[in-house]
Amino acid sequence: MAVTFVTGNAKKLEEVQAIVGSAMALRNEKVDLPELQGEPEAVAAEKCRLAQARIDGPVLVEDTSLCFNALNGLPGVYIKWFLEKTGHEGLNNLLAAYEDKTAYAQCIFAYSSGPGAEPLTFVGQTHGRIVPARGPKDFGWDPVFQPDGFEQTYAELDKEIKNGISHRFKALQKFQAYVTSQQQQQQQ
Ligand SMILES: O=c1nc[nH]c2c1ncn2[C@H]1C[C@H](O)[C@@H](COP(=O)(O)OP(=O)(O)OP(=O)(O)O)O1
Ligand SMILES: [Mg+2]
Repeated sequence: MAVTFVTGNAKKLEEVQAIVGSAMALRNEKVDLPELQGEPEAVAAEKCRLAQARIDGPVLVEDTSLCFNALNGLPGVYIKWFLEKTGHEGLNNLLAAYEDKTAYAQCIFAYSSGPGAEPLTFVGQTHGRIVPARGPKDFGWDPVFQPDGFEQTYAELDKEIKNGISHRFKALQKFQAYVTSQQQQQQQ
């Protein structure tokens, strides 16, 4: 049965489709779901419950954080609003008072197999640091995040490279491994 991936973000959808390819039947529902405050896994799980209330059948949602180590993980799940209000330069300025510019990108997929099922979460992290914006500005904070081991920002990297090392890729690998194990159990 197809899994409905609920997101209001076209760029996320593009990446999820590129990473998953034909390995999994995904359909998309474009809804910008309300998001709670709190710890990232709880935010993703609640987003999943809200999506499940609208959709019959298995649902998948995803919540992305950008976490600055000097700020003990903030802006974290609030990155969308920080980015919107302060821009790329503001994100750099937030760290001006600190030597430590390291950060990690975190993606949490939350999956529910149907109405009433408790959401399961799958976490992926990619570590790097915050730099002045470089590269195309068509996807969120990609221009200010430079992953460890690369001289380019996420925005400057080829899509295939980003999709092979990203927080989203790592979380989806865990989710896909779970789906495969469930399918194998059903066949036995
Ligand atoms: O790989 C990424 N590279 C750069 N920026 C990114 C990435 N992934 C999410 N983003 C941005 C979008 C939003 O400003 C915030 C996450 O917020 P988040 O609530 O998860 O996304 P959203 O509201 O755009 O879509 P959704 O409808 O799935 O909630 O970081
Ligand atoms: Mg959102």
